[in-house]
Amino acid sequence: MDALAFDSVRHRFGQLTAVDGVSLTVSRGELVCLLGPSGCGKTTMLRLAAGLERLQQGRIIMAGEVVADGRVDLSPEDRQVGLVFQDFALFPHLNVADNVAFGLKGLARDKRMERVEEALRQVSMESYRNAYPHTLSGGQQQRVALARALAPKPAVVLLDEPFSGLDMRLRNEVRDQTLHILKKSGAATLMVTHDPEEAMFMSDRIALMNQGQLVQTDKPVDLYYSPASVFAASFLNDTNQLTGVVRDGGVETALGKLEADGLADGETARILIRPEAIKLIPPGAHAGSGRSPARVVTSKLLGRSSLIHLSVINDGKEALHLHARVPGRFLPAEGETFSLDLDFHQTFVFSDSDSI
Ligand SMILES: Nc1ncnc2c1ncn2[C@@H]1O[C@H](COP(=O)(O)OP(=O)(O)OP(=O)(O)O)[C@@H](O)[C@H]1O
Repeated sequence: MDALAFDSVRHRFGQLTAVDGVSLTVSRGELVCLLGPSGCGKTTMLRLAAGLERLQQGRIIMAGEVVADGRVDLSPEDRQVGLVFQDFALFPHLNVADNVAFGLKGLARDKRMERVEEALRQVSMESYRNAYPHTLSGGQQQRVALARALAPKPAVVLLDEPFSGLDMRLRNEVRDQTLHILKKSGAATLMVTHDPEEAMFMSDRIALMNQGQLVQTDKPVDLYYSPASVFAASFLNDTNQLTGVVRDGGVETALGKLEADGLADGETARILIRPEAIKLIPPGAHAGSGRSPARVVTSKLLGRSSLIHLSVINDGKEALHLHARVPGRFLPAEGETFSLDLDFHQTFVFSDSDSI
């Protein structure tokens, strides 16, 4: 059974449709990220699930129970949800244990203390039970917020950009801990993020949103390698973008002819090539490929990879500027030439009319 289900949910703020007919499920133990650009409706989805926003249209179901539809609208306390906000929202006048105990009001004192200890153990914060939030680091505050969300053993955990208040180094560490804690808890998790890498790090599935609509819901690997649209391909990572006209089922580019399945002859194609799809072949190693050579404009080490700016030469003229990404340190000098090969698993051809 799905722990959380949105069924044809629509939500407007005045004239603006913030959520436009979204259906999405999250199963027990599954972590789904709502990913998308600023203003696409992610937080509204989360607030609707939490009961912080009154549902206007559609249905929300949790563990088989309708929590919101045209008739029912359970309050946040009556839904089995744990919430973690961007700013953690800890009570500054309560110590760690009392913050975690906050959502456990219905329980007897002994049981409540037991749950608090259990939740603090889950996030490895038991030795901080008497500390006040302002004495904790950002990462520790985040763990307390997570313990507070998990203490009532909710069926569903909702997180809204939970790492965005942390600096980058700490963010990576806290993300990792949070992932393992959530997976161990067995709760269904829906997390909002606008960061594709974070979504790929955390998710079992990613629900990609744009302009209030769910545009693709898939495992990270499928979303990355089989994006269904220009938007999906370009939101997940950088791309080189070119256009061409379809002829005989293919489109001729400075990098050779690419297949254009499903596109009609004469149609304009949008071609998206991930920088890591471009392979640089040294002169002589790929004799007779017939591909246009490319000249190195500049190379930059980015840490885990190198980015090479290339100018593709066609008919003796510099025709196209491309970025290639190569793992590790690879820094060819300006003016060196290579011929280019493409990894077709990371090269996507769409109709130009497909932009959402
Ligand atoms: N209470 C509100 N009143 C009016 N408009 C709102 C309200 N809340 C959100 N909106 C608008 O609804 C749209 C969706 O907002 P939402 O916060 O859900 O997007 P988001 O994807 O979470 O964006 P962000 O990442 O910037 O928070 C936006 O255009 C936003 O300005």
